[in-house]
Order: sequence, then C-alpha cells, then structure tokens
Amino acid sequence: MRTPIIAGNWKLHMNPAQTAEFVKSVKDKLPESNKVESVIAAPAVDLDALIKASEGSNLSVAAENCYFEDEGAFTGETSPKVLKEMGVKYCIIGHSERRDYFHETDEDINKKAKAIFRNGLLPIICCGESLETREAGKEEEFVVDQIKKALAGLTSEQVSSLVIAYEPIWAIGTGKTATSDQAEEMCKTIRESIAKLYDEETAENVRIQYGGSVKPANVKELMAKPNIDGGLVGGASLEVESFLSLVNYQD
Ligand SMILES: O=C[C@H](O)COP(=O)(O)O
Repeated sequence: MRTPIIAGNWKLHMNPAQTAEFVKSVKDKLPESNKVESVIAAPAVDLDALIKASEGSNLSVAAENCYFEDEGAFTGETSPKVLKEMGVKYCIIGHSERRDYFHETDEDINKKAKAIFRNGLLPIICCGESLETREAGKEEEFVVDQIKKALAGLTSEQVSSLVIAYEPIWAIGTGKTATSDQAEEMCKTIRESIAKLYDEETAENVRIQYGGSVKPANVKELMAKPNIDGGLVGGASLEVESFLSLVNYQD
C-alpha cells in the first residue's frame, strides 16, 4: 500500500522569514503522515528555517537540487551529505527547469540519484516530455528512456523507496493540466517500465507523482487514479490555504 505524497516545490520563492511564517500556519493542520505525506521542497538558503520550523510536525523537508559530490572544489554547489546532516529527507532531481536552464543531463541525474542514496536521502526524480515530443507521439518512449537512464545501477530496494514525478513540460506553470487520463496513462507506463527493468514488487512500491498545474480544484480527480500516488506542486503550494487544501485532499 503506497502512502500518497503531496510535495510543494517552491522553486525560487520565499525567504527564511516567510518560510518560518508559512510553516507556523500549516504545521498543526497537516494530515497524519501515514495517511498523506506532506512535503515542502525549498531553496537551499531556506532549508535551515524550514527544518527548524517544521520540527515535531508531519511535514517532510526536501531540497530542490543537490550536487553529485559530497565535498570538494565545486563552487556554488549543495552537498547531499550536508543536506542529510541538516535533516532533509528528500531531494528533487531532474526537474525540467534544471534540465533546460542549467543543462543537466540524464547522466548527471543518475549520478545525483546515487549520491542521494549514498547519503541516506531519497530522490524525487522528475521526468516529462515537451509539447513537441507529445505532438510527435513519442512521449512514452521519451519518458521511459529518461527513467531508464535515471535509475541505471540502482538496486530494486532503492527504486522501491524513491519517488518519481511525471511532469509534462507543457503543463508546468501554464495553467494547462494534463487531463487525469493523460497523467494516469503516463504514470502507468512508468510503473510498467519499472516492472520490466526490475520486478512487479518494485513497481508496486514506487510512488509516482503527477506535476503540472496541480491545484485544489483538480487534485482529487488526479489522486483518484490508480497509478498516481501524489502531486509535485509549484504555484499552488505557495499559499497557505491552497497548500492545506492540497495535502488534505482526502477530507
Ligand atoms: O515542480 C513543480 C512543477 O514544476 C509544477 O509547477 P506548477 O504547479 O506551478 O505548474
């Protein structure tokens, strides 16, 4: 039985004071973590504030990115080792914004996944096709290839514990959500590809989120789909009431 996981991805929004204020407003209104896991992924500069503010609550903390080395001469990078020491649980990798604007490759993402596990964190691995790829009818092939490359060399135990976020690029921040059927179809394809790469049990364990204009108005319909186990939410996670409606979608 997979526990649903709703994660806010704040991207480059919020400062430490706003972070502390936000968490103060939501911390006592989150669902039990065995019912729905509530997560916030914040910019690295806000993580300390996020961790301190969420102590003793049902909120899990995620980083939005990290490097694949633990330490060294890598100016400006974030160490997965230090993220773990700080109390971070998850780290998003492979977001399309990182792939597009920062030229991250599938190989980088695979190295990051390994670094994350090596340090006892869990990755939220993003994948998703462009509008052009979808219009060419190649979206399944494209996404399955991203997944294969991201997971290369990981054990079935590691894959069972990670989270995959399917985010069609054309639905991110555009207000244009994939229909729940389109989202379900791709999440099912991803699960089937994991069954082929690993086994049925691993595929049954892995949690798959949908991301792309998820909001209180569509979260229930998306979450009703059998292969969608959560949401990775950008814009709608930045407001207290909206975040609370998302994580409490079962009420
Ligand atoms: O990581 C979150 C996604 O990029 C979705 O962003 P959005 O909910 O603002 O469309």
